[in-house]
Amino acid sequence: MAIALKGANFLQLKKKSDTHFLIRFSSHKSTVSIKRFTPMATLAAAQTVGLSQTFSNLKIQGKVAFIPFITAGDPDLSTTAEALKLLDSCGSDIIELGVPYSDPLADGPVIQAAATRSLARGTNFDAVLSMLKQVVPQLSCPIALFTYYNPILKRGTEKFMSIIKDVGVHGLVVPDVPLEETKVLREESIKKQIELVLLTTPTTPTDRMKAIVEASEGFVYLVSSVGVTGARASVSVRVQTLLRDIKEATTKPVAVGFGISKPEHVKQVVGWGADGVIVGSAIVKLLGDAKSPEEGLKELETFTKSLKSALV
Ligand SMILES: O=P(O)(O)OC[C@@H](O)[C@@H](O)c1c[nH]c2ccccc12
Repeated sequence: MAIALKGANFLQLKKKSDTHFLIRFSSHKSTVSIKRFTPMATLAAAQTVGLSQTFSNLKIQGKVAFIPFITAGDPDLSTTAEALKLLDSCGSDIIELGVPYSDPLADGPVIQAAATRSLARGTNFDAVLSMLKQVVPQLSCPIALFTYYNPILKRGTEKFMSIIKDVGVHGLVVPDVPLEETKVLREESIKKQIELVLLTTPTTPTDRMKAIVEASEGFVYLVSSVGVTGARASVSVRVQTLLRDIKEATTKPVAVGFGISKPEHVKQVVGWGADGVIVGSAIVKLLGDAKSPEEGLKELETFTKSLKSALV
């Protein structure tokens, strides 16, 4: 039996046959998982579990998922690569990575500005994927790619899903695809075992919410408030009843996003029964406002740890 150390926290055991076992131990998550995989599968695919498995593992430990969002390429792709590794090492359970887009209609000023800066630097989809191909094998948490629908349509759904699967992406969130148009997207994502996360909002009618949670893979994204993304002074108390209604309709995990920007917001949403907490604009602002990438990464570490500490 051959034993090889694959990266900081993976051990690969190769039996005589072609069966490989990958033992992954993760210090900050104090978990060990053993994955059986064939050499043809990329190590990345064997290394990390997907979104729904992540939530199942957390549920067993009685923990809530911490899910940060950052915009790829802001301030630049090498800083994004470092930010992904830092967010992972600070205990993120899933990372949402936004592909910058010229018309981010669901985004508030902070993420819009980040996308504009990133595009102005020349960030494009291929460059984001090349970065991910390098970084994903070094991560212990799964990536959920965040993109508007147009870049998918431009490449063709089948090709898009293949491309993102090849770099080891586990999940996909497409905020502007209406439920009626998700059929093709869902078919292709299921074929490629990419978990397509759908979103429900405070104004989604109950029947439509039920259809959304039924179709959503990985987790259900509960948008906490109407409007666009952006840090808010407080999280709407309506989230409590929205969570209750959704949890009556499904056993799938529900993560809450929009406006969450302080440890007290995190505690509040956890207290209302969320399975995951998503923080985007507050993190994107911090990286975008920093005087240098190094400073931004330092502030990111401090801020992430303050939010993560609110989850215990
Ligand atoms: O930025 P906020 O308010 O913390 O919300 C999370 C949000 O950034 C992230 O999930 C996201 C980024 N772009 C989006 C567009 C639609 C819905 C959600 C998003």
